[in-house]
Amino acid sequence: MMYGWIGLGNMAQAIIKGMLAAENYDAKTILAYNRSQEKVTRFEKEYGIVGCHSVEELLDADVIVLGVQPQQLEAVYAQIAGQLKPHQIVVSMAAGKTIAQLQQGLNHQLICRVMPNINAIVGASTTGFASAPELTNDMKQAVRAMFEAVGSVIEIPEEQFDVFSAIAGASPAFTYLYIDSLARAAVMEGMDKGTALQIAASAVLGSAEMVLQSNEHPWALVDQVCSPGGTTIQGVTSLQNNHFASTIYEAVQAVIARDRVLK
Ligand SMILES: NC(=O)C1=CN([C@@H]2O[C@H](COP(=O)(O)OP(=O)(O)OC[C@H]3O[C@@H](n4cnc5c(N)ncnc54)[C@H](OP(=O)(O)O)[C@@H]3O)[C@@H](O)[C@H]2O)C=CC1
Ligand SMILES: O=C(O)[C@@H]1CCC=N1
Repeated sequence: MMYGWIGLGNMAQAIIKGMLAAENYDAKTILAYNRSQEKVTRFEKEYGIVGCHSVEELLDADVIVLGVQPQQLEAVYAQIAGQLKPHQIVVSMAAGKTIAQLQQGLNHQLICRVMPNINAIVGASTTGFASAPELTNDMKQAVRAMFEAVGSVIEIPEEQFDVFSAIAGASPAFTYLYIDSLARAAVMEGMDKGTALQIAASAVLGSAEMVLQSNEHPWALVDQVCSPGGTTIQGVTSLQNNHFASTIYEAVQAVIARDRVLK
């Protein structure tokens, strides 16, 4: 199977790197084109993939992945619409853009929509997946496998893509901020930043494992940490008084609102 990439940005790089690290993919089956040619040359050198100097050079690929920004999709439609063969699968990572819009823009039926996240760089993306009903199970599996190379894949109804995009696509940025805030608070108390970041990130990783593995409600876990008359309850109460939960709800709503604008 041949895989063509249009747009070699942060996400494309993470996923191509992951595909190659998984050792299920031969670099010579990955064809890559980018608007600015420096990236094509860099990808050729770093990953041994096949660089393309025009989009036409990858139009025979079985799977074509669009790694451009949502606002850049119209230009890609103009470049490839009308040149796709009926059996080719087109995968879009673009926030907001629906399968129906992609089908219309490309005049093509076999469309998948994915929402990975930047943790793909370390093989830990949580990727949302939806596909047009015309795709066979084998076609869906071929696309899922690319993203399974960089983490887990969850098939979700397309109507939930905006919510998924907020709590899985964008939320790594929120979590990085949370980790950094913990670390900075430790710096205020005299700990060095590097040590504080290691500690905070490791505690967040362990807490995520607890939520995933314990089968307990997060609030039950909170109660297990809060000793009676102890220290943690003071911090939890401070967070509640400072609208921690509603601040997160508003951030998620803001992402969803922008996703809907990008449609
Ligand atoms: N970043 C993230 O965490 C996530 C991003 N996404 C989605 O993934 C997509 C890519 O995001 P990201 O990698 O961050 O974006 P980047 O801006 O890093 O990459 C976009 C790339 O597309 C190239 N490009 C633009 N127009 C064209 C064109 N017409 N033909 C060929 N190449 C083109 C750009 O080239 P040039 O070098 O010339 O600018 C650039 O390299 C977006 O749609 C985003 O919504 C999804 C989940 C997470
Ligand atoms: O900020 C964005 O639009 C993209 C989509 C999800 C994460 N990054």
